[in-house]
Amino acid sequence: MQIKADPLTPEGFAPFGDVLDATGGPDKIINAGLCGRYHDRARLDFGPETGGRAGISIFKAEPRSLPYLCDLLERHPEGSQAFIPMSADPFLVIVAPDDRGQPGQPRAFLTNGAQAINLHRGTWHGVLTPLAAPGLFAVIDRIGNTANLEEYPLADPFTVIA
Ligand SMILES: NC(=O)N[C@@H](O)C(=O)O
Ligand code: NI
Repeated sequence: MQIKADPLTPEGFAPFGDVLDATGGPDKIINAGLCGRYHDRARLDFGPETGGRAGISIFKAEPRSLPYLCDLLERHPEGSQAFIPMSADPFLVIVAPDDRGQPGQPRAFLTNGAQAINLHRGTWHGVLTPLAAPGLFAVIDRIGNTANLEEYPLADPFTVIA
């Protein structure tokens, strides 16, 4: 199967998570009028009920290229996961709805180089997929003493095309 990657939009990504960017007007003007604050734009969840807490990590991921073969999806049942690029390069985002405990029809999105994403708790997704070096991302997700990871190897891997 082939899947075409669509441009990432808040509306298209809404079933899966939040898009973080500085498009449109800021919610607040701060710092003596010299800074726009795009306030509280992501639904974060770190599973405090099971002892989770927020953490910030840095990922340095190998860049991939399109066409991209996806053979695994995963989800984090106990927390959200945000990927904030530390370079202005587009990256590939693969997500899927849940279909009775398994991934449903996958979707692929390309960011525009000025967007970050926050995957909602439990959203099926492909692993971080940069498309250019250095593949540096700040990642905000759950820190805890459970695995918080459910992996689903795909019996029918699919290819993402531009
Ligand atoms: N395993 C890990 O920390 N990263 C994955 O969850 C990922 O989505 O890249
Ligand atoms: Ni993940």
